[in-house]
This record gives sequence, structure tokens and C-alpha cells, in this order.
Amino acid sequence: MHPTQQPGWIALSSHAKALKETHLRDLFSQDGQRFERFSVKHDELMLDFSKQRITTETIQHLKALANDCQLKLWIEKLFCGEKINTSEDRPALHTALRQPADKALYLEGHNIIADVQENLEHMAEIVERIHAGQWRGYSGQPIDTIVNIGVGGSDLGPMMACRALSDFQPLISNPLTMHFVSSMDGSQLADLLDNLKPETTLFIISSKSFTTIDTLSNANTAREWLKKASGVRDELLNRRHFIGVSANQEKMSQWGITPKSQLNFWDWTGGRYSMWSAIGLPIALKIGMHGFKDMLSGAHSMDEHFLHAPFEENVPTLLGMIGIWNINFLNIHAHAILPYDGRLKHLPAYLEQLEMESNGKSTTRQGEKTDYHTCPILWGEIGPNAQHAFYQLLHQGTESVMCDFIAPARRYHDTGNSELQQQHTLTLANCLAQARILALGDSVLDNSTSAPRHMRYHGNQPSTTVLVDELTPYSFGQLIALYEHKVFVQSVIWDINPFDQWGVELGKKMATNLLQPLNDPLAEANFDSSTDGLLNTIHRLQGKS
Ligand SMILES: O=P(O)(O)OC[C@H]1O[C@H](O)[C@H](O)[C@@H](O)[C@@H]1O
Repeated sequence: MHPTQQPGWIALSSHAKALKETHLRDLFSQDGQRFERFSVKHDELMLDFSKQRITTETIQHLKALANDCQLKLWIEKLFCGEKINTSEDRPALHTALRQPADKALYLEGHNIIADVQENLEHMAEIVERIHAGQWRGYSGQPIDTIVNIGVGGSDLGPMMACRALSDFQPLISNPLTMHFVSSMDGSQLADLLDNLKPETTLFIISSKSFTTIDTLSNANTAREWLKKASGVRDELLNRRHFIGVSANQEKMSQWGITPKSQLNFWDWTGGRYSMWSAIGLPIALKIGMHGFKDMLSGAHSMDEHFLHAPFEENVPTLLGMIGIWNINFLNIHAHAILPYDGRLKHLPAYLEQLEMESNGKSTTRQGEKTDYHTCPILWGEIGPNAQHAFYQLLHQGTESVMCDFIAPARRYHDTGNSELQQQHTLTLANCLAQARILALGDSVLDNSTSAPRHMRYHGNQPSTTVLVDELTPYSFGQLIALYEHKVFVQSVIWDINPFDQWGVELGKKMATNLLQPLNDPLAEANFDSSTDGLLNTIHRLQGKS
């Protein structure tokens, strides 16, 4: 049945009308127990939903809607490997990547957990060799610099995790420097190559498809740079300086990655869900295999919780359903991700891909056009930095925005560094202050109403605070799995497939069509007046016409 015809949806619509005039300030003054009522803890994460514009009735209706849409059944389909990515005829089994070794999951008669474990062992061998200084470049010197070349899901997850978990680097005899390169125009790579030593640099070419032009162009540039610098033959460079990570072995081999330096994963791992697979090699290099496995365990703990916990305690389900409430019933279509921890700098970019590429769709599983909103516009920044940039709009603009505040409760506590401890306290104070003012507005002040209009804060901007006990590989794994499952919950309610991304394909084809007319001013170009005009101007500026 169409989601908007479900009884839960209809009940939520009238409930939203009844709550329309209710400010968060009223909800707090009516109920002194909001925090106890609307905060939920699972393991190392605590989510406070009390600053959302909800009542206990809202939660009941959301639960009814989740049941109407058979959420429980869909979660089971996800975990057991049903082909729920129907447009690509495959399952989405990122949860299998974090299953313990003693579990089994059969896909077409084959135990994929055994494959996953074998893969982890191969990863561990590579990590060990590099950490021990036994992986040597063409001149015999140990590798000390890693450059991950990838884009989208083959870049954002590992880059985010390496930054987030840099406090957890193991003591190794051969410390590594790590870089991430994604941009198609080569600007990141060009800057980097000027400062790298070719004989000690190892490139990880990460691409699920191994056909992504952005990644292959950067990889080719890197190989040419190595060739010129070393004067060594391709075969030796490929063996000593390139590792490939892909679900496409054939393409990796064609490019020249030697079989021993190939790490595989599977088409049932979506690109934006792949940091748990061999795509996570940079993470394992950064925090060691032990740390990487802790991250997998954290995610697994969230998986088990998502699969088994009842709705009222189910953290990803609540996060997803309260998002549905905001988007479809309170008409809020902007979502800010605000980590109060500089280590989570890349979390907003990661979630932009995870959420908007998964749920930024308007076609239902039945192939019909949705007549309701789906994924909101998501963006974000380290919270304290964003306070000096776009919080003005959050506090006094005309848009309703829902916010996620994400902060660790403990940091620096065992460093003995009181200045840094104080900085953490200051950061938490800002996090709590901002969420409070966004919710309650200037009613937090005694004499607010006497202030001129330009100094008023209207409040009523809903937010969730995600409090992490302490940022570790384990809690980080939980946090990311939380968002993955939240996205899944919303996709079920919206009746869309979150695991494909057809909306990115046409742009790739069109860019290919434009290469020839860009190279050759005499090539036939008959696109549209804007594109033709831009082509002519570029030719003129390049001195080609
Ligand atoms: O890993 P790759 O196959 O190189 O793909 C890299 C990225 O590019 C694609 O265009 C998709 O939009 C992303 O989902 C994907 O993560």
C-alpha cells in the first residue's frame, strides 16, 4: 500500500496538525521528564530525542507507521541477504562484513562469512608487512607513505575513519604517513607528488568498479610520476607500489595490479557501505588490524540491536522514524550534521553521500513517482566552526532545520593535559548551549521579549544529541552503523530502494560525449545554447579558435 494511505501516516498527519502551534518551549514546560522519556541508550551511544517536536503520542503513531510498512520484515530481509536491491538484482550485505568469524551466512549455497574472514586475513598480511617495514619500494627502501586513490564510497569512509581514529595508531617500527586523493582534476595529487618520495610511496587504488574515470586518471598520473622518477619498468612498479581494492578482479588485473596485491570485495557491498570491507585497508593501516576489528565489532553490536531491539528502544529505528516525522509531517527539508569533535571533520561529507545517494530518490519500488518528500538536503561542519559560519541561519533564518549534535562525553581525561581537558569542556558547553537555544529560543533569558526583533531567537528548531561515551574504534563503528540503519528505516517507509544510484549515471555519459567537442573545436557540437556557448568560450580562452 502507498505509504500515505497507511493508517499510521493518516494518524500522524492529524497529529501534526494538532501539534502545529506547540513550541518546544511548551513541550518542555508541560513535561519535566522529557529527557527520561525521550532518551535512549545502546552500548556506547546515548541519543537524546527530547529536543525533537514529539510527544509520546508521536512515538506511538510512528511505531504504527513502521508496523504498517512492515519495517521488521524488511530488516530481516536486509540481514538474511534477500535481493532487496532489485534494480541491480543483488542483496545489500554490509552487515555480513562485521559478523563474527564463527557465524555463517549462505548466499546461493555459499558461506560468505568464510569469504569475509579470508579477506580479512589477506588484509592483515598486507598490514603486517607494511607495518614491519617489509613492504619495500623499487629501490629496496621500506614504504613509509600511503596514498589512497578513490572517490565517493572508496574515499569518504576510509578518510573519515582515519581522521576520527588517529589517536589509536599502534606503535609500529615503521610509522606511516597517509594521504587521500579523490579529485578528478588532479589538483590534490599534483600538490602531493611535489612533496612525496617515489621510492617509499605506496598507492592504494580503491574502486569497487575499477572503471571510475576520476580514480583511474589519478592512478595513471601516479604511475607516470613513478616511472619518470624511477626509470624502472612497469612490472616492478606495479608490484611494489600499487595495491588494488575492488569487486572487479578482471579490471584490476588489466590495469596491472599484481594478483598478490589485489584485495577483493563483492557486488553485494554497496560503495557507500564499503568501509567495512577491504576498502577499509587505509583504516587498518592507520589503527592496526586490531583496531579495525574493534570497529567491526562496534558496528556488529549496532546490527544486533537494530535486528532485535523493540521499537521503543531501537536507536536506529527511532532516529529514522523521527526523521520521517520532521520531513513528512513537520515539513522540514534541511538537516545539519554538527559534530562537536574535530576528529569527526569528515563525518558530514560521509553522511551526505550515505543519506543523499541512498535516499535522494523519487521513484518507489513499484516504479511510481513519490508524492511525498524523501531525503532532505544534508550538510554539516564541525559544530564550533559552524557556529561562526552558518548558525546565524539556524537561529534567525526563515528555514526550519533539524540538527544532529554529535559529541563524545569523555576526551583527554587520561592525558593529564588540563588545557586540553578544558578545551573539551568548552566544546561540550557550546554543544549543549546551541542545542538548548535552538530548541527554546530566547525564552531561556528572563527579559527576552523586550529585545529588538533583530536580537530575538525564535527557537523551535528540533535536534537530536548523540552522546558517545568516548570516541574509540568500537564506538565509531556503532555510530556509523547507526546512520546506515537509520537510512534503511527511512527507505522502507518511503518505499524506495536505498542501494542503487542511477541518478549519477547520465552525468558520466554526458561528460564522455563532451570530451571530443572540448578537445576539437571543429568537432560537431549541437547540445543546447548554454553548453555550446560555454564550449565556444572555452575554446577561445584556450586559444583553440
Ligand atoms: O568505487 P567506485 O566504483 O570507483 O565508485 C566510486 C563512487 O562513484 C559512483 O559514481 C557512485 O556514485 C558512488 O556510489 C561510488 O562510491
